[in-house]
Parts: sequence; structure tokens; C-alpha cells
Amino acid sequence: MLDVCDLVKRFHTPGGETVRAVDGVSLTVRPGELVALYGPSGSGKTTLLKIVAAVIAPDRGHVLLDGRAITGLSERDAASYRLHRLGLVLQSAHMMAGLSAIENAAMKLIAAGIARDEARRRMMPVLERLGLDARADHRASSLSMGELQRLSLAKALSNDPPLLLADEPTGSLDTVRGRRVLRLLRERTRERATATVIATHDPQAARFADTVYTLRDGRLDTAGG
Ligand SMILES: Nc1ncnc2c1ncn2[C@@H]1O[C@H](COP(=O)(O)OP(=O)(O)OP(=O)(O)O)[C@@H](O)[C@H]1O
Repeated sequence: MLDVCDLVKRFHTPGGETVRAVDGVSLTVRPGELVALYGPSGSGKTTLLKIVAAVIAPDRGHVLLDGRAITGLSERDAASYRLHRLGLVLQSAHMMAGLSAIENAAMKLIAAGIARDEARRRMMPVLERLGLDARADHRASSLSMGELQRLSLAKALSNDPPLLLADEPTGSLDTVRGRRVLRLLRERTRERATATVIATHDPQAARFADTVYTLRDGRLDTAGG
């Protein structure tokens, strides 16, 4: 379903050094599989997710989703891929502060042409699953970090994407809420035979995964699931 082939991404620092953020990574994610990219800060997890999300381009290698190349897409095709095929949760999730939680969560559906009421109706069960239903009509600006993180996940799941990428989805959550989110991700991935990749340094999150890949200095070591 998702094939990542020999990706390399280097960054050049102002001091003239080269950082090999991703250094020859290959992996495959099958339908129904939850994969965790596990590793310390700076090991390349976010960079790898951003390449798979077509947010940044690799220096070498390619990514295929259901046999179609994600790398090398035009800006327009990359935006369409993110809107229709991808759920993406980055650490720097931006919400519209003046809109309510549910309006933010429904934004991708509305952008895809779904009427507001219908979008709201579809989002409510997702908010319930994430324990956010009581906050649905609160402005995003009044939500806590943990609530914003779950809201970002609700938005990412809203278009029922075949591929979900989530960077530290439990980073701002306590153990119980974190477990609830991980259980939801695992169930959804299996039930709908989608592919989910989470980047994490939380050992609990890694335990929920079918397969764990450990990243160190941009390189992969398969630890098995
Ligand atoms: N835009 C950039 N310019 C320069 N260096 C970068 C850039 N983005 C990432 N890096 C470097 O690439 C390496 C990998 O970073 P990355 O954010 O992918 O790691 P990570 O495992 O996701 O870390 P964290 O868990 O802290 O988010 C780090 O050394 C980082 O400083």
C-alpha cells in the first residue's frame, strides 16, 4: 500500500555543515497495518513523515501510495493528495482560533465540497470517540494543548483517508487519553484496512503498533512488531 524506497534528505546548516536527516530509508506499510517510527529527538522521524506527506521533497528515493508516486508531484497534485488521500497530524497543527472545534475539524470536508451541516453531522461521532464532543462548539482558541492535538487528529481522520500520518499523536496527552487515541488509531486502521504511520518517542505508542521501526541518525533498524 505504502512503499518508501531509499529516501535521502540532507539539510545544510548556516554554519556550512550537512545534516543527513533521512539517510537511505526503505519501508513498506500494508493495508491494515499501524507502523511506529520510534526514535529520539532529531532521528529524522518528522522529516520522513513530511516527505511521505509531500510537504518536502527528498534528495533521493521515492514514495508510492497504491503504486502511484507521491514524490515529484506538482504543487497542485500534492495539495489534492493531501486533501483527498491523506490524513496528516503534524506537531505544529494550526487551527483557526476564531472558529469552533467542530468547524475546524470539518474544514477538509467543506473544502472537498460537503455542505456544512452534513460535515458537522459526520464529525460529531469522531469528536465523541476522541472525548471532544463536549468541546465541539468551543472556540479553538480556548482549547488546551491536549484538546488541540486530538482536534488535529479528528480533522486528519475526517475525510477517511487511506493513509494517516501522525507526528507524536500522544505527545500532549496523559496515559489514559493517549491510550484511547492509540486504540482508536489501531481499530480504525484494521477495520478499514488503511495504513497508519505514527512518529513517536513514547514507548506506550510503540507498543500499540503492528511494526516498530527504530530510527537513529536518519537510519532504520527493524525491531519487529
Ligand atoms: N529545515 C531544516 N533545516 C535544517 N536542519 C533540519 C531541518 N529540519 C530538520 N533538520 C535536522 O534534521 C534532523 C532530523 O530532524 P527531525 O525533525 O526529522 O527529527 P525528529 O526525529 O522528528 O525529532 P523530534 O522528535 O525532535 O521532532 C535534525 O538534526 C534536525 O535538526
